[in-house]
Amino acid sequence: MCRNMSIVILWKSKVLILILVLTSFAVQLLIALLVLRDLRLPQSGCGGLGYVQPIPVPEARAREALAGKSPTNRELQSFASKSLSSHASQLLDRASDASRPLQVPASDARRTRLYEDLSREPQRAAPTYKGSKLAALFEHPLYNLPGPTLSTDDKLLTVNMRERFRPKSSDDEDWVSMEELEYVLLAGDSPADTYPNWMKFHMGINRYELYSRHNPHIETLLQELGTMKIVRVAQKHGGTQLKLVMTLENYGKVLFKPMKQTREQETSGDLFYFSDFERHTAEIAAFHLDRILDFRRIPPVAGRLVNMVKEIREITSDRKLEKTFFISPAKNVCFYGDCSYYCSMEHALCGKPNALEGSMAAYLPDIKLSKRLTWRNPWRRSYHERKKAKWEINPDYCAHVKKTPPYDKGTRLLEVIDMTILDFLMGNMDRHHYETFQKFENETFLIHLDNGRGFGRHSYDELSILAPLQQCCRIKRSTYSRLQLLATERYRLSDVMRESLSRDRMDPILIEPHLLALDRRLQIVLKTTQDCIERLGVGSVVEDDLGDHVGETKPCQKRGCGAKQTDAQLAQRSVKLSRFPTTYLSPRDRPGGKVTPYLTEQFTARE
Ligand SMILES: Nc1ncnc2c1ncn2[C@@H]1O[C@H](COP(=O)(O)OP(=O)(O)OP(=O)(O)O)[C@@H](O)[C@H]1O
Ligand SMILES: [Mn+2]
Repeated sequence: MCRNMSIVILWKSKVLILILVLTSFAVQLLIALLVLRDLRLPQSGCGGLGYVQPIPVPEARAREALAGKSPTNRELQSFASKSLSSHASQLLDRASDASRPLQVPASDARRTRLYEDLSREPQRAAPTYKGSKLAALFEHPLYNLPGPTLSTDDKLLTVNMRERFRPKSSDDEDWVSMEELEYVLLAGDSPADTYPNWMKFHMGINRYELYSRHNPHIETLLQELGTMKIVRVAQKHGGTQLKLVMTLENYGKVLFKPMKQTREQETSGDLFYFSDFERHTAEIAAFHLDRILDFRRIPPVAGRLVNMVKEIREITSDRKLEKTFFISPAKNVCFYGDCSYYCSMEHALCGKPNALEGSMAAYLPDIKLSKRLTWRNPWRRSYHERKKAKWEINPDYCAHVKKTPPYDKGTRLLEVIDMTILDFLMGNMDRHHYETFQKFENETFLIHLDNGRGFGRHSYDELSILAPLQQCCRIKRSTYSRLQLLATERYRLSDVMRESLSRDRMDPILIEPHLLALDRRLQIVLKTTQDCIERLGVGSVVEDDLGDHVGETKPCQKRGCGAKQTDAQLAQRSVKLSRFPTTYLSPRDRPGGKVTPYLTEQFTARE
């Protein structure tokens, strides 16, 4: 009986084991089939789920990271602030964007961290290209158009090769030969090699540009602005806010604008443009933006951390300035200077404890050497909280401007439109005047000085800045083409700006929302231009300053001509740029030869 019982139990347990084995086998088979189905779905492209693209692994990881699933990102989250989360969501966008280079501003360690995590992912999609977007931009044919041949009349300064430099003191008069209005050179056998960089910059200024593309001296000059010993400091009078004129040890002069706001502070919408602070970062960023737009109409500007005691107070001979120095309750060195706005104890500029950040702008040649004309901007604002300017009331304002010298001839109106685009991109409403070099009369570019009120608001686009483009519906073809290029992924404006600014010692210069606002505003400029073209036709909107195509042999007389190979090269690089028929070219007025002021009181020579 007992034996029978044990045989039954043995059989029962054997059957149980068999059932268990079979069940586990069936479960495994089911799992395998499900996995197989998941893998096939995206390729099949059919069925409800089939249309949903799988999240690429890096992006999935980024999402996981944001959800705080990995230990690394929990660690990141513990630092998390609102701005980090917006950074992170931008990163998320970038992670799915295969064509972006892996460039990380060194200063943002947290961002770098997350980026490193993503870049370690083995299945990360390979970028469609490697290297620098900025370098690629500057190699593009649109940035390599042969320039005009320069005659003596096209150069701002003539240099007396025989004279030698004998610095007695660092006063302007000692390094400028007054009678001949020429530069006196540094001692040396081969003068060109011995010029300081600021002098090379001055000597390169011509009718068409402040400096040439690919000019190696500009990079060196920027380095010097950021590092070279400061030997002399004084206040710069004129203008509204405090700024200093500094002299470097190679006698180069610099306009220093001190930091007044942190990078994160966004200008309040309740503040009028004329009460806004000037931002040193805007001066730096404006130089980079102007160069990226290929205008080259802003003198080089670099960021610098200045020792307020050793590099300002101890070396200044300006007693008024020296007297305004004090030590704050927080034991920081402060000063407020002497000017018409914000020069008071309440608006003092304080260091940490004595280091003060600021922008260093290379000076233009002394006005004794090259006079400048200051012109009122026809689209200037009223600078009054209740008054409106004429252009705001009269919808036909541009027709009036077009009839008024110097806007009735040559390229002056188009130059104003270029300036408008620069200002709209950076949100600068403070362009009341612009300057030109007197020597070049009316046929020249506009110098874009004083950009400190740009980059104030990143969350708002001030459309009224675009009024000249909207009202006149005119743009240079070279400008329009470059704007289109900067709107493509390969040369995206925010990316090339980020990269260009990353070379500055004070990087990051602009916080991310300001960079992204550039892309948004660029779309608005393009849309405004396209609306004009739809309404009026390409021929009356786009001025073909790129010249004829193949076959042009005459020496260039005008800015930007000689661009024969452009369209062919553009096609080669498969960049979608609008092509314009060359037959619509309107006959352009040639320079009249004489300066024709807008209204006599509207320009004054800078003395
Ligand atoms: N890089 C430069 N080289 C030579 N002169 C310059 C330079 N930058 C500015 N200036 C001169 O200094 C003057 C004042 O500079 P800027 O306009 O930047 O100061 P500001 O205080 O903002 O003036 P405002 O209050 O009138 O706007 C300018 O009108 C210009 O003539
Ligand atoms: Mn100003």
